[in-house]
Amino acid sequence: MPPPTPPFLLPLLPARVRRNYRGGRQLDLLAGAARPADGSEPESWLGSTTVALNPGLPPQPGEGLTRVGSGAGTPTLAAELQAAPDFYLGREHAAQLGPQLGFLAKLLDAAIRLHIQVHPTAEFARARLQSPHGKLEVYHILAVRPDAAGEIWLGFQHPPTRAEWRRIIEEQDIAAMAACFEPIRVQPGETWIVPGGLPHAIGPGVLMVEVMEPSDWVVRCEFEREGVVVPPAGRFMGRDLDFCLDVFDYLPRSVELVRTLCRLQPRWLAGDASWELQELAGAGRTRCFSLRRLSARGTATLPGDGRATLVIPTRGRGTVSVEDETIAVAPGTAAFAAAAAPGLEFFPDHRQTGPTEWLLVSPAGPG
Ligand SMILES: O=P(O)(O)OC[C@H]1O[C@@H](O)[C@@H](O)[C@@H](O)[C@@H]1O
Repeated sequence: MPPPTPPFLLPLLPARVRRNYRGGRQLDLLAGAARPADGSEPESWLGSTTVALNPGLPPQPGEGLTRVGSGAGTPTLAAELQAAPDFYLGREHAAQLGPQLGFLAKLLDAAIRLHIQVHPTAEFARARLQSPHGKLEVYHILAVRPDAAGEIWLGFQHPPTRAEWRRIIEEQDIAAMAACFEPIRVQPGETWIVPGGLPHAIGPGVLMVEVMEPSDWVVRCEFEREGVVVPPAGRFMGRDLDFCLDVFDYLPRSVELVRTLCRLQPRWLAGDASWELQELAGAGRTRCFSLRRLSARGTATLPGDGRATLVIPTRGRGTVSVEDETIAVAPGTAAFAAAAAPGLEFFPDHRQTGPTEWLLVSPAGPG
C-alpha cells in the first residue's frame, strides 16, 4: 500500500510567548478568553518553527513553537514539516533550509511602549554571529487602541555618536536615549519594514502581524520599561556592549526619510471584480519571505505556486479549502497550506457581511 498522503491543510494552534513588555489583551479577546487582560505574554506566534529565546526567564522547553490542532493530539508544526518536508515546503526549500519555515510570523499586542532595541542584519549575523539569519522584520498594523496615538520609533532621527550611545546605554540615560528618536505615526492597514541595524521601539496600543527572519537576535539597550526589567542575560545576545554597538546604524534618518524607506506600498498582483491580491513585502526587500494580502467580497481562488503558505485571517471569518479539505479560520488563528497544494480557495462565512481579509506569508524560496 502506498503511504497515506498527509493533509494539504493544517489548522494551527498559535503559541503565546513571554516577552519583556506587557500586552496581550487583544489576543485574549480574539481567543475568546473569559477575562481578557494585559500580561507577560503579549505575543502569539502563529507560524513558528523557531524556539523563543527568553534568557533570564525560567526555561519553557519548546516555547514559541506553533502546534497543529487535529484530533490526534497537537504535534508541533516543525514535527509535521519534518515528517514530509518536500510535500509541505517544496523540494528545493527543504533541500536548502531543511524542515524550517524560513520565517517567523506572530501577532504582537503591545500595552506599553516596548524597550528600544535593534536587530542584526543577515550580513552581520553571518559574519559575526555564525548564524544564517538576522532579524529583519515587517509590521502589518491591524489596530491601534482608542487611548493610544499609534506610533513607532524607527531609526535615529538625532543620532548619537558611537561613544555617546555607549554612555547612554551604560548609564541608562533614558531621556537622552529617547531624544535620539521622533515618533512616527502608523495606521491600521499600513505595512512597515524594519531592516537590521535600525534601532526601534513599538509604541503602546499597537496590534500588528509581524513577519520576520526566523531568529530571535536582539540587542536590548533599554533595560527597564514600566517596571518590566530585561534580565542581564537578555540584553546583549550573549556578547558585550562593544560588540553590540557594531549592530547599530548611526546614520541620521528624518521621519520623512524613514517613511520613504520603510513604509511599504502595496503592489497589485491579481484579482477580479470580487477579490484582490496585493504584495505587501516581497523579494525586493527580504530574501526570507513574501507577505501578500487577499481582500475578498466573496469567494477567491488562488492557484498553487509550489510554495508553502501561512494563512492569517485579519478581517472576518471564513474557510480555506484545498480540494476536499476545508478548515475554518478566524482572526487570532491561522492555517498552513502545503507547497504541494494545487490551489487555495477562500470562502467567507455565511454570516459574514463585509469583506474578508487574509494575509498570506510564504517562504521566499531557496536562493
Ligand atoms: O520583549 P522582547 O523579547 O525584547 O521583544 C519584543 C519584541 O520586539 C519587537 O520589536 C519585535 O522584535 C518582536 O519580534 C519582539 O518579540
